[in-house]
Amino acid sequence: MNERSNKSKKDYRLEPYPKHIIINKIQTQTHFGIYNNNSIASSSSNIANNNDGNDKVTAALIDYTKNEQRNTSLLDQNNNTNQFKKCSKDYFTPRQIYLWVKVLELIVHLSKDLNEKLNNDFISNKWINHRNKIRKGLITNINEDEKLLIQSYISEIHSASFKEISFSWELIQAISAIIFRHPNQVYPLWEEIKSKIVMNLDPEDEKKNCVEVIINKPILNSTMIVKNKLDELKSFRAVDERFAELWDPSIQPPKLKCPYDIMNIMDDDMIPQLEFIKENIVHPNVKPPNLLENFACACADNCQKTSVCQCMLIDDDSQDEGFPFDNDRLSRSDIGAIYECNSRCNCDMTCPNRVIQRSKKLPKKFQIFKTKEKGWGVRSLQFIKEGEFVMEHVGEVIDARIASLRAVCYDKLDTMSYFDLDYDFDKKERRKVLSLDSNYWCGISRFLNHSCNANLITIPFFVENKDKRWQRIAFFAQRDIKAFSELTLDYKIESDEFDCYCGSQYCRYTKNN
Ligand SMILES: C[S@@+](CC[C@H](N)C(=O)[O-])C[C@H]1O[C@@H](n2cnc3c(N)ncnc32)[C@H](O)[C@@H]1O
Repeated sequence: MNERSNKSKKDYRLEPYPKHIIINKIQTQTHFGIYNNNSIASSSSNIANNNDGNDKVTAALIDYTKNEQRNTSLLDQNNNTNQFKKCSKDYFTPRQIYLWVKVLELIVHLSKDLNEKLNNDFISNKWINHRNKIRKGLITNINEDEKLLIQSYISEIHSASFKEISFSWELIQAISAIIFRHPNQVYPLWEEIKSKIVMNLDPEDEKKNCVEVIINKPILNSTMIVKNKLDELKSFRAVDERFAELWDPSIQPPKLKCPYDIMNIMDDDMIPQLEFIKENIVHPNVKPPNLLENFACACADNCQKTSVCQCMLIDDDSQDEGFPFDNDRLSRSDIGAIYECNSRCNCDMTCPNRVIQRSKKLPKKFQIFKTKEKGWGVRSLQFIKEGEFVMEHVGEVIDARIASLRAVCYDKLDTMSYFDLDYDFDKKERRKVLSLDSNYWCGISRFLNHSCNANLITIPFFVENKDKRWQRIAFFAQRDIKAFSELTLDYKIESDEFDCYCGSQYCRYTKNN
């Protein structure tokens, strides 16, 4: 293995995602094929609740399969009614966090000064302590300090250059995120403050005021800018409606379907509200790659000569050793990256250099299950042979700027699931690196736990472009994986602080347990 691939492999990891925040009792999905305590108990009386041992799990799975035809859904339908109301202030669902983070992005987009202030407050001990007090239930009502803080934000926005956004919903929603409260608690305060402020909020007048404010500013003294600003404002009003669910308990978040089996014989927890995707989605502010710069092969023989195919001869040190696949399976583990043939190549889908693309069309059967000590995990419901492609890690593609902005929020809420796409990047190029944010938009890989003896390896890959910023992430089987085994990655966490429950005899962190 050369130095470069060694280094980049070391950097690959899923950021730790503390279980106490993601495991909550809120469930809005209507799942097909959910296993839970009750359903398992009713179908299999001999299964103990507190054991993740393979035998019992296998028995449960067999029982479930027998019952599958009889039950279309094992989830009690009543669980789906007005989930938002059940939301406890101690838990922030991934969907809420996602919406707040979006709101924060909007605010930052509108005001650089406010961005700095928000960042400062987020990282101040004062607010961390404050958040902890709220979580522990030591603060139940909004206090005077909080009122002052909110007022100071509002006056700050007043003096900012774009006065027309002074009283946006986004601001108030962001404030609720800042103080780590459920937005429902902040809403009455906002109403109270709004009633005391002398400002005409009539939409028509507001529009007129906006125009005046902008025209008076020398820096914005062009009709074009005024027009753009007003257009922007219009789109932010539309955003208000999208975020209304943060405020109004009568507004239901969309019913999200989890496309995977779920099994929980440990407790009553439901999986968090997430939106499952199959392909990466790209943040609107991130410029997509230039596909025209891509290159393709002109092989006439469907790429049978792997030593000739242009796609397989990409300049990557680790590929010196030749084509990385044998019978659609990885032939070695020291691969830097995989460059598959693409839509501009001469070959078809049977080409030997389209392993990931072919495998993605025939996804394997997985299950999200509750482990004893690691929160949720993923198991394979089928045997997987060494070297087979297992899954792609997908999420929302964000750039370094958005990642650091969101990190402020995720960090303080103790929730973080980023995967840096930094294969082949030097430290000094760090700012160019994109990340996959799978805190909300995600695939099942978001639930992969760490093991010091992991059965999956991570390999970056490219299909429609060879732009290293736009690398994608594939997980392959490192060895044969028996059906019903948990799928695991090595997070390569360098800190000694990690409380690892991988249970492996090779555990590097056992001293913590
Ligand atoms: C990417 S998430 C994996 C899914 C997670 N278990 C869940 O319930 O959402 C990573 C988090 O899972 C937990 N975790 C993963 N592997 C673990 C391990 N070997 N020991 C203890 N906790 C682990 C940690 O809380 C970590 O922050």
